[in-house]
Amino acid sequence: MPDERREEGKRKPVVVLTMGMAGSGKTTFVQRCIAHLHQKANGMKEEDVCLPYVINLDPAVTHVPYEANIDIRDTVHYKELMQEYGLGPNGGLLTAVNLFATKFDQVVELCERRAAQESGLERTADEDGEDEDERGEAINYIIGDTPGQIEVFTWSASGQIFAESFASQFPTCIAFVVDTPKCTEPRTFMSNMLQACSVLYKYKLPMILVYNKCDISRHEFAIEWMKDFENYQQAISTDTSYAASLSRSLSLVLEDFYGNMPSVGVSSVTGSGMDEFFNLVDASVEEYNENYKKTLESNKSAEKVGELLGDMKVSGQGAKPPQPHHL
Ligand SMILES: Nc1nc2c(ncn2[C@@H]2O[C@H](COP(=O)(O)OP(=O)(O)OP(=O)(O)O)[C@@H](O)[C@H]2O)c(=O)[nH]1
Repeated sequence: MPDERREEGKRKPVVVLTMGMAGSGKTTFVQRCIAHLHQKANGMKEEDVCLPYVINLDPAVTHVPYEANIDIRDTVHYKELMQEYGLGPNGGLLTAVNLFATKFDQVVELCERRAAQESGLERTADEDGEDEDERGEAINYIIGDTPGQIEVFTWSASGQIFAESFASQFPTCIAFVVDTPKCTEPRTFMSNMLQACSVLYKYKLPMILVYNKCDISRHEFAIEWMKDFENYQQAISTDTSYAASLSRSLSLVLEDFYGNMPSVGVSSVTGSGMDEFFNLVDASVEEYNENYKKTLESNKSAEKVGELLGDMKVSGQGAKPPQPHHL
């Protein structure tokens, strides 16, 4: 086991960005992920310990029930921004995340430095250049908690900057958190699927559907609806509203999208399903390497070719244009 953990210590940490509708339980889920990973690390030799690195990206949250390594609220103060620029709550939130996005390269740099660190005591130089011991653990996951307002994170340029900055350096996946008890209502289930689908198309990163609050409602019904649209259509058959008819049509169109999506039922309160969740996170690395990373690398080399061609044009600027031959 220790060897495996040591291997894990060497592995690049995986970024897990939680997204989902307001109140679906993102913050509680992040808190549970941290507790779960700390519990796993308990009893391990100091040099084998791997812990999560946690980032709060919600500037408006009043209470964060976990200790974040990086907290957006330490850098931008959204209430002050609202006062200073006469903004409403959403404007304040959006401005706060936009300002933070301008510093996000520093966040990724911090994560990279932390990821390069081995477990145990480190000899580091303090401000006076004196050697001192600093305790640090290797990190296995970087977990990001995001604001519930989709227009602030999911659909803003900043959300994309955060996700792409991480994904350019670390394997990254999205944990789309769903409120399972609310999804027992077929139309709410479809709204969540539509939402998840749009996030997937915008971010193009591996996604895991996390059916949360399974201590209240088990999620098997949702899996059945995902895998068999007839099952879903039966559940919604008594509803004759316009929204229900739209949901029926959507179930035909979207089945291909969500039918094969990795999903797991968890309870952020009891901790059930967490091992399965992290197995899916680890499995998502392969998809990240196969799809996202390959596209990223080919885009980078296309950019390089573009730059080279640009340089050739620039260096050719001083040359005389070919003169027409006069007979
Ligand atoms: N029973 C139960 N309640 C949960 C679970 N997860 C979260 N909750 C509750 O759901 C409510 C919302 O949870 P949050 O974690 O604040 O949700 P959120 O998605 O971060 O909320 P926003 O940031 O406002 O979008 C809280 O009352 C939680 O206690 C769960 O697994 N089971």
